[in-house]
Amino acid sequence: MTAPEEVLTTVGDLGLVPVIVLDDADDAVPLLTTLREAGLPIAEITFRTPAAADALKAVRDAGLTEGIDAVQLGAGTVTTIEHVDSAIEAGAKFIVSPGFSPKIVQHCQDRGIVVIPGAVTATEIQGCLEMGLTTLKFFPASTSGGPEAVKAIASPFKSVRVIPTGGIDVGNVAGYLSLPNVCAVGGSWMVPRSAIQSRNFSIIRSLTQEAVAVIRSIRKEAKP
Ligand SMILES: O=C(O)C(=O)C[C@H](O)[C@H](O)COP(=O)(O)O
Repeated sequence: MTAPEEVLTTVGDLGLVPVIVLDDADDAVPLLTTLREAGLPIAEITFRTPAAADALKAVRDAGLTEGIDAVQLGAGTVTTIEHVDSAIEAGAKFIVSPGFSPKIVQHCQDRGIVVIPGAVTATEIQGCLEMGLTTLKFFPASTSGGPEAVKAIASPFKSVRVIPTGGIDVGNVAGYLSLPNVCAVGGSWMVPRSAIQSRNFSIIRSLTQEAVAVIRSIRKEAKP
């Protein structure tokens, strides 16, 4: 059993959450094995496709979520209560929503699963704080003001840590990750849908290794 705080610790330690769209649930195990081998044992499998629940189950049933090198398994694009229940039943340990729905947050809290809702405005952030949440997804990051906007929310919301997502890639990740109120970033650049569809796991491996190396070097530079 994964303790809720363990999920957020892993997210913060890794600094990157890959946002995954799977058209075929059979691709989940080779994909997450590749991510783990490339140094990124975490995944947000999105409910953008009907394959999501089967993909989560396949990963759990393959044992990838157990042991010393366990993958932290999450569900993304969760926009309904049914998604939450289906994700939990399939083995997800955290839930990510593109926006803030008090109904979904409450349901996740009732069910004891970590929830990371999307929030960009001061009003949305306050709503999340009122529900006891301090780790939020800042989505869509690039079109909501980018690093400048993330910086601007730091002063009024001292306890909040965000995971900017949307429009982030290896070229602009440093602008986000070097901010003190950013605990990690999310993105799909290392898991392109087309590469998954063509089962080109070697390109995914190199993109992921590159992303992991970039994040480590940003973190190293940020340390005094
Ligand atoms: O599906 C969701 O729940 C979302 O919130 C959207 C995704 O996180 C972003 O679309 C990823 O952004 P890109 O890295 O620009 O592809």
